[in-house]
Amino acid sequence: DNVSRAQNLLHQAVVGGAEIAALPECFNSPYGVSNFAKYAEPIPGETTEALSKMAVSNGVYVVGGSIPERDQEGLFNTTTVFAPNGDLIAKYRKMHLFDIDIPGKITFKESDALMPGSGFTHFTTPFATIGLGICYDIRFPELAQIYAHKGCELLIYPGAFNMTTGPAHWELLQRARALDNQLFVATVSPARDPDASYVAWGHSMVVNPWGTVIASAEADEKIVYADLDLGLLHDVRRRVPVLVQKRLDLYQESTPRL
Ligand SMILES: NC(=O)CC(=O)C(=O)O
Repeated sequence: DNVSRAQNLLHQAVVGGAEIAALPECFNSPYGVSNFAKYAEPIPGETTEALSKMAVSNGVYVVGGSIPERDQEGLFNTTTVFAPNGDLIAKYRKMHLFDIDIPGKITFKESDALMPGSGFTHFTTPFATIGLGICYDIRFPELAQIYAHKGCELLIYPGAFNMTTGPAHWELLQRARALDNQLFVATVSPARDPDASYVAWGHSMVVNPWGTVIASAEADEKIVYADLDLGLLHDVRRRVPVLVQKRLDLYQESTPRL
């Protein structure tokens, strides 16, 4: 049901002018530790075959949100990207697993079911060079900075924040990553289902390199469109040249004191 819903919405997005279309985190299954094993698929598998066909039949790049992936090592939360000819051109496994405990609000331990990925993944399209993260990954500025240093102009994070962290941090983190790195940031969330065991915040969004939200959904299902003006990215980088002013010679990796 979810895959055919994604098929229809993706087609609508392309009719509306999209050339790169992205789906939400865990778009083919409910997001929850007890669901991952039940819904996990190999790659290639049923869902990724459908994503490849969606790319071909619509002639677009498809960033396939994420799905629970099963391979010999275990389960992962994985994004796949398909080119308009249907080829798998990128695969990214969520690197930072969502393990948090806010008593009375939200306790979630993704690592009870999933393994973390350890590979950075970016890819180039005729429109932009794009880096991938998934949801909780957006909290880690280093990941975004590494992609910026690799030449990414857009970061896409399929993500499902929740009713506690969503209102507090979702937009703030996107604007922060966009501003830190002077690039576009897009997030793609499932719409809110108040009856689900994990209630997603929704609010898929696109932020520009100046830190401005240029397109946004609310809680309900919606296709969010944005034009990426790379001229703005270069302009912001020229006028506020923090990327070349960084004192990389002085910043040393250190272990946080907790
Ligand atoms: N679901 C996530 O991976 C992350 C999240 O909800 C948060 O960081 O808050």
